[in-house]
Amino acid sequence: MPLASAATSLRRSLEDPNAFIAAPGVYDGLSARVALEAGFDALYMTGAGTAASVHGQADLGICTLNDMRANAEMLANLAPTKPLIADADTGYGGPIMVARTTEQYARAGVAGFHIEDQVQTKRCGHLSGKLLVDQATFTTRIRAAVQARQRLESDIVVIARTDALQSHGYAESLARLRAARDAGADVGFLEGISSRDMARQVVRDLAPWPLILNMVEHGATPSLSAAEAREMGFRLIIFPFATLGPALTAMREALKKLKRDGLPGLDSELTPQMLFRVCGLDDSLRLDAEAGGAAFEGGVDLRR
Ligand SMILES: C[C@](O)(C(=O)O)[C@H](CC(=O)O)C(=O)O
Repeated sequence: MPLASAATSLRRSLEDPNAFIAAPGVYDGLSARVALEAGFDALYMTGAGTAASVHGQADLGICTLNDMRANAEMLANLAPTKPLIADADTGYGGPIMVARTTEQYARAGVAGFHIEDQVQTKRCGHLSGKLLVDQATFTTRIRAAVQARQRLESDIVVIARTDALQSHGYAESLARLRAARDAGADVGFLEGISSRDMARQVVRDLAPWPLILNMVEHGATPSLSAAEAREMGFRLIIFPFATLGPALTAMREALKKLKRDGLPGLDSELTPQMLFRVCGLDDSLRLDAEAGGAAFEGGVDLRR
């Protein structure tokens, strides 16, 4: 049962006070493959990256549950034993929709997901002008997710995110997180932590409840490494733009070169075979042969 085990192993890690999870943000199959190749044991599906890559749009609540579930399902199943933590934005509606989100994410193989207290017309947590639902509505969202999880007897981890810091301050954020914890959320997420002192404080104020740190560089939060976050007492850290950022920079550079020289001028090791190997080429060929297929008997490498 590999699909169940990613959620179970994430839940077990949270029960072990010495375990710490660092998950790079991924947004499509290739970025996830590269993150797995680099040896990460968990992945984070960024909603901002999903909006950017699936729709070419900004993180403004444009992705629907279907968009997010489809991307999450593909990502979670590339390496079904490695936990995928996925953005679930606001849960995409009232309690009924939050329950559907939870069920669909659990069945898709997602190990954990976060639900926040922004209004449906949400925006990235590191933009100004965020509008929030009231605390009771937020708690209802969390309760709907927890109850759906319990009905399914799933280990999927429910992460409660508050965006209240920007407009309502620290005390209100803490109250919202406490209410979410009391409603059964497994992990707390204070979005847009604005100082190192606050990062330490929130861990202390909510201990021993596990907290996740959202490390958006050049956003509202000072740059903290995985080691620093761990030392501060966070149990998980995500880096939403760890692959999207470098991909953007590299694509811009390569396309500038193509425009100038009329050729992308890729590194010589970037053959089609090499690119496909990152995406499981050898496993696919093995699978075909083991089933008795003959289509790839001669391999796919050109003899030069
Ligand atoms: C974590 C996040 O929800 C995401 O979509 O990756 C975003 C990241 C971002 O857009 O800066 C968020 O923090 O709201």
